[in-house]
Amino acid sequence: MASALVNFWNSMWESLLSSLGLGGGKEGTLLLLGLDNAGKTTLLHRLRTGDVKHFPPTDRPYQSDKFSFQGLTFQAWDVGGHEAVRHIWEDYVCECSAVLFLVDATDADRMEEAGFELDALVGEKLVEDIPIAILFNKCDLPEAISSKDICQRMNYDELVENHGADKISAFRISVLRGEGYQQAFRWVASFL
Ligand SMILES: Nc1nc2c(ncn2[C@@H]2O[C@H](COP(=O)(O)OP(=O)(O)OP(=O)(O)O)[C@@H](O)[C@H]2O)c(=O)[nH]1
Ligand SMILES: [Mg+2]
Repeated sequence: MASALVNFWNSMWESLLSSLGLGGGKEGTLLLLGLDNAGKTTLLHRLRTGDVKHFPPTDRPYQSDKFSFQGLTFQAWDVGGHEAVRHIWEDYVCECSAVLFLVDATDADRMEEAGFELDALVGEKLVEDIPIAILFNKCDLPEAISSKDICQRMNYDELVENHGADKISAFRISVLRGEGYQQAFRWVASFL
């Protein structure tokens, strides 16, 4: 009797998730990109464990185990964002289902650089059919700047033009507070 009830609730949950475009056994591989200090490793750890902790800068590619988030199953690559390792980003794009490109929303001075690096990747056509969710992170901090301002600094309109408006979208998030990336995952899920 108890297991029938559990099965009933599980199937209700699954249908709710799939009505939202989530769940249904969908799987994907994520590639976390962005400049150093954007919050990639912190996000991946939060997605896998629900916790936030401090990490040293990522100096070699890391592939996570499979983990579930919002009824979806993912594996993720975190390859590091320091200038010295950015040249390897393109080696990791072909196998991924979506790119999560993190931007530090408080680091106005480096947004142009972030936009440049993403545009270089888009220009290579390696990510042609891959959805790119740009995550403006650290929006918990008062110095986080407006999305309009970030978009201007990153030259977002050109990214949209080059990659296609249907395959690129931006979200304001705070990994620290656990806010905003849920919408990004809903959007990514619609491509899986
Ligand atoms: N305030 C705030 N700080 C954050 C947030 N997310 C990450 N951080 C901090 O930003 C710093 C860099 O985070 P990491 O996850 O190591 O950044 P990364 O993108 O992996 O950096 P690299 O490995 O060098 O490419 C750390 O001090 C984090 O605690 C957030 O949402 N809010
Ligand atoms: Mg890192």
